[in-house]
Amino acid sequence: MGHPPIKRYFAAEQIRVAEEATGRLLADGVLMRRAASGLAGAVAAELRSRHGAVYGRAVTLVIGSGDNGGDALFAGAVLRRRGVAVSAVLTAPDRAHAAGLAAFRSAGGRVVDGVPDTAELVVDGVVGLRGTGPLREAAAAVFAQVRVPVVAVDVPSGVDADTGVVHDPSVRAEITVTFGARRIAHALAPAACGRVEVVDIGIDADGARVEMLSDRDVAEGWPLPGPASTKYTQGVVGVIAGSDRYPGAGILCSAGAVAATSGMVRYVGSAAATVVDHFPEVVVAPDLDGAGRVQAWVVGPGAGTDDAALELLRRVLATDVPVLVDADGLTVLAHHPELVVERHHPTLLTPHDGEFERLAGRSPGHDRLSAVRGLASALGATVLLKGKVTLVADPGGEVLVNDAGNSWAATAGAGDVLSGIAGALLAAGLSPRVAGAAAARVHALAADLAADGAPIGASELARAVRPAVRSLRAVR
Ligand SMILES: NC(=O)C1=CN([C@@H]2O[C@H](COP(=O)(O)OP(=O)(O)OC[C@H]3O[C@@H](n4cnc5c(N)ncnc54)[C@H](O)[C@@H]3O)[C@@H](O)[C@H]2O)[C@@H](O)CC1
Ligand SMILES: Nc1ncnc2c1ncn2[C@@H]1O[C@H](COP(=O)(O)OP(=O)(O)O)[C@@H](O)[C@H]1O
Ligand SMILES: [K+]
Repeated sequence: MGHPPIKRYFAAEQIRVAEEATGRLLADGVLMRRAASGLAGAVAAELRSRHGAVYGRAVTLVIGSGDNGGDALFAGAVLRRRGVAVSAVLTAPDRAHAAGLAAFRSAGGRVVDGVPDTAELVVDGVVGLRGTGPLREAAAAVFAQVRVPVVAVDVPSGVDADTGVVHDPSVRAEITVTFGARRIAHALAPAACGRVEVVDIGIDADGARVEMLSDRDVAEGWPLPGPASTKYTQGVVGVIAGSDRYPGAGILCSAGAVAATSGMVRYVGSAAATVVDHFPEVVVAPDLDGAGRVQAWVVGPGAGTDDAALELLRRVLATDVPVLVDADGLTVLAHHPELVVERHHPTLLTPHDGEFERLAGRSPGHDRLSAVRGLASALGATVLLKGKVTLVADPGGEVLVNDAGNSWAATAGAGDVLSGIAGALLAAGLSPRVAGAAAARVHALAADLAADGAPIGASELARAVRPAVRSLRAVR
């Protein structure tokens, strides 16, 4: 059996093109009937899993003015015929989908003024692909009263399909049922979307530029030693991190690099003695001249922002191996963007929001996808924007997304570990985008394993990198 391929996320326009390519299926409403039938199936499955039955349960639809509401109304008709008590609140009564409303009514569906207390599940059919801005007043007033799980049709209303911006107010769904292919919001706004189910309606969307690696993709791409491997063939990563003032950054960054792959880690900097104390396998040098060859550099964590740091950054970026710049390195770079703009070798920048602002001159704001793409394009480098949802954008606009799924990594020094992991992957030959996304996945999993329900420090996170890789490799 094949494994689920890389997940692809499409813009509303790409979905529209795919729908239109079906010609009559769209015009005759076949696509909508398929969507509605899949939606009804998902709602029924949810009722069964929560209440042990479909027949006799109670569902309320909240309906807006477009086809999103049409999907919900046709689904309501199907559910009604399966013995569900279905009611509908029309937030724009004059503009509700006419055919859907007729089908709903003739199946015995009731139009009501508000969500009844008896409702066990609410279906959000307010707005879908064409939604803009927050939930408008009528729908917002309805959802303010909802205390039961919500199944969103296509996207939770108030969440922008193409950017994943979660407006206030907006719907927070337990499940989002979508049609034909995933929308970008499903990757960027996981908390609002809940579990995403894709119903096959017979369309073929094409040209996704936002993707997410599956666990299997990460495991299969992870560099492992083979019979012909030596420490060199697997990639030597050079770490320039830490200082007398911040020796910890050198240790944590090295820890990530040592744990991630089995090649070799070189360390350059004034924390050399401390780093060797922690990791005898790291080969250290006090300066770049004595460092030896590497297949990738990580530069920046705790490395300072003075003239010497600038000079070091300049020399590293002048090499032809992949370079990851993080933390202090990014602060220095913010004053000398030409160092990356004029570089023509793989480069990965890993800012958090503050560093992003220094580099871009503005904070990432709510539309993080556009922000990270803009910076990657402006600098001609791959940019990994950190957060619970990490975005890794290439200059051309292709983006890999990673949802950490937990927030235990929000702790000092966790970023140093991330850059060590990603640097080791760069040295092993992964592209900056894949190295960044795969590192983010393992990092988030390591945080979860290390935490096991209680807060952690970055050292524990680093110690869990191996168990994280192991557990991904166990995925079948
Ligand atoms: N065209 C088709 O045959 C298919 C369409 N599908 C459904 O159709 C949806 C798209 O339908 P539409 O193009 O009619 O657009 P929507 O239903 O997304 O939006 C309709 C109207 O909602 C209003 N609106 C926008 N933002 C709003 C907000 N924040 N609060 C309240 N109202 C707002 C706008 O005036 C807009 O015209 C998809 O999301 C999907 O659910 C599916 O049935 C698959 C097939
Ligand atoms: N709320 C969060 N949920 C999940 N992961 C987070 C969260 N906040 C930060 N992270 C992750 O933790 C790491 C923090 O890195 P960074 O901000 O550079 O910290 P430091 O500089 O202290 O090492 C990044 O990998 C980031 O993606
Ligand atoms: K919706």
